[in-house]
Order: sequence, then structure tokens, then C-alpha cells
Amino acid sequence: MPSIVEEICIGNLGSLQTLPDSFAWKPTSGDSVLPSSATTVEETVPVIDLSDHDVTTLIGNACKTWGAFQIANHGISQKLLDDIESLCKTFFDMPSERKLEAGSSDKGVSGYGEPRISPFFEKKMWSEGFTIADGSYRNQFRTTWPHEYTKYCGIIEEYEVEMEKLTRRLLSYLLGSLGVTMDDIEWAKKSENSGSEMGRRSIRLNYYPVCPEPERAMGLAAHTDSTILTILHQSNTGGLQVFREESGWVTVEPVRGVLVVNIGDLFHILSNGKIPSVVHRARVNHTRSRISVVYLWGGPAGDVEIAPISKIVGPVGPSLYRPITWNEYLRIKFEVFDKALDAMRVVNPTN
Ligand SMILES: C=C1C[C@]23C[C@H]1CC[C@H]2[C@@]12CCC[C@@](C)(C(=O)O1)[C@H]2[C@@H]3C(=O)O
Ligand SMILES: O=C(O)CCC(=O)C(=O)O
Ligand SMILES: [Fe+2]
Repeated sequence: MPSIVEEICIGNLGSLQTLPDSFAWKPTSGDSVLPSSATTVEETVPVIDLSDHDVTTLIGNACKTWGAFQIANHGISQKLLDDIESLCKTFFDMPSERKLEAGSSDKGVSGYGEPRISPFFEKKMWSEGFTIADGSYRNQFRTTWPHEYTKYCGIIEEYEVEMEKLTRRLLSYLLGSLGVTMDDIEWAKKSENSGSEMGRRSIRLNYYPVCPEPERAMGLAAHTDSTILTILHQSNTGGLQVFREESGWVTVEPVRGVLVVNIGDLFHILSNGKIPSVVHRARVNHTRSRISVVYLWGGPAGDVEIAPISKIVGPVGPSLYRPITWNEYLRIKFEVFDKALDAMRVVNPTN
């Protein structure tokens, strides 16, 4: 009698008492998933107060060292952060059959489901999530919360407006740290972009249930974001780790009201390779579930070319990466995953 392998649904992970083999990540040589304490180093990703008069230099140094930084005094209200976190709790605490109703439409990325990068790994990740990549979440919310979806849509809309403003502010600091301004980028020129929305953006709501064997599981596997930049709010449970050559995996401990900013692949291209896009992952926990809300900014619009800023490349060059649009880059990323940036390099760059 063939054993009936019960399809394990990501919507019920928190109720499992043992780790199914399909979720058991074997430590690979050199990067052991064990032990759970990532590193013993003291240093971690610096927290930068955005009102600091040295903010541009501080951000520049953090980006060169980590490809990430944390921000305080960012102007996003704690109430909004609390509201979107409780929206996540309300959604992910629902029975899995109700969450599956909000499933990703097979054509797009939007809706409930596993991370887009799941197919690149033989083992499954101990997490579930909801991606907001266009307006279709409104209909999904209407199905999920027929009587109060306007409240939840309002929270998402307010979050997008606030994150868009913060993204523009961070981009100007990032460019400043490289000695350029928005006016040095065709698509970012104040004139053309003032007032209009800042293009391609998505929000990913991540939920990491408690896990019976967190040391052998992986909440979200190591990756770089494809974005120009990503702004991440994490609940009060640690799990986010960034990778740095010199230190290995470093946990970014949650601090209330502090947001994490990750440099994505497209900013690495914009900077002509000067700023790294940070490799990061999420670990899970034996006693506490975890939420992260990730605002992913892909640039002006899906069809606008992103290229190394000519003022950074300079007269002698060489430009290390070829121009690429968000849409094209995402297609390549989900074809070759962590080889995507290499696929963008200009071979034998001529001056
Ligand atoms: C706007 C984006 C950016 C995506 C794809 C698409 C929607 C969801 C984003 C994420 C979120 C989770 C990690 C990641 C690696 C994933 O699997 O889905 C991200 C990916 C990327 O940054 O490449
Ligand atoms: O949950 C986290 O802290 C990381 C999430 C993340 O990297 C992502 O959604 O791109
Ligand atoms: Fe990420």
C-alpha cells in the first residue's frame, strides 16, 4: 500500500510538532545552517538617524560595508507600522483554506503563496506570504474581509504613500554618497518625476510560524532583492540575517521603530558595481512566530532602462553592466536566480 504522503500546506506549519523532511535543510559545506547562533561578532548593521547632519556619509559607509543599513527618525508613524503588522497577524492567523482563496493568480506574482524563489531550492521554506504587486489585492481583501476590507485597503494605501516618500528621500542620500544627484539620472530628474508615482513597487507580507526544529529549517533562503532598494519592517522577533564576507551571517536584531534598508541588484547596477546588493535570509524560531513587511522598489516603471550612472562611470569608464529594465531583470532573475547580476555584466568592458 503506497504511503499517502500528505501534502503539507504552508498555511498550517505552526501546528506541526516535527519537522517534515521536505522542510529539513541539510547544512551545506562551509555554510552550515547550524548552529542557530549566527556569529559571535559584536558588529551589526549600523542604525542611522535620518536627521543626523552626516546622514549621507553614514549611509555611504554602511552601504559600502554591508549593502544595508537601519534607519531611525524616518518619519513613518509607529501607528502605521503597528497597523500593518496587525493586518498581517489577522490575515495569517486565518485557517489555511481561507488564505488559499487569496492565492496568487497563476499569471502574476500577487496574492498568497510561497516566495517566488522557492523553485530554486530542493527544500521548502518555513514561511508563507502575501505579495501586493498591483491593485489586485483589493479584490482579494474584499473576499477575505467582506465587511472591513476598506480599513485594510486604507492601511496598505497609506503604507505605500509613506514608503514612496521615504524611498525618494533615501535614494537622494544614496546618490549623494556616490557624489551624484537625481538630476544625473534620466528617469529620476525632479522635473519629470515630481508628483508622479515612483513606479514599480511591491509589498511582500512575510509570516514565519513557530518551528519545532528551527536550526534545521529556513524561513526564507539566502537571496538578494532584485530592487533598487528595499525597506523592511520586522516584528519584535529576530530572524533576518545579512551575509558579509568578513563576518559570515549576522543577525539584524529588531529595534522598535527602526527600519532595515537593503540595497538591491538594480542599485548595484546603477552604482556601476560600487555598492553591493546585500545577500540576506530569514531564520525561524522555536517559540515565537515572526512577521516582516517588505517594501520593494524596482524603479521608475517596469519598462524604463536602468544603467550605470554615466557620471559615476566617468569619461574613462568602463561601464560594468548593460542597461536593463525591471521587467527584463525580473525575468532573468527567475531564470538564473543568483547568476542574474553576472548575466548583466558587460564582457570585456571597453572604455
Ligand atoms: C517585486 C518583486 C521582487 C520579488 C519578486 C517580486 C515580488 C516578490 C519579491 C520577493 C519577496 C521575497 C524575496 C524575493 C526574492 C521573492 O522571492 O519574492 C523577492 C523578489 C525579488 O526581489 O527578486
Ligand atoms: O523576513 C525577513 O526579514 C526577510 C524578508 C525578505 O528578505 C524579502 O521578503 O525579500
Ligand atoms: Fe529580501
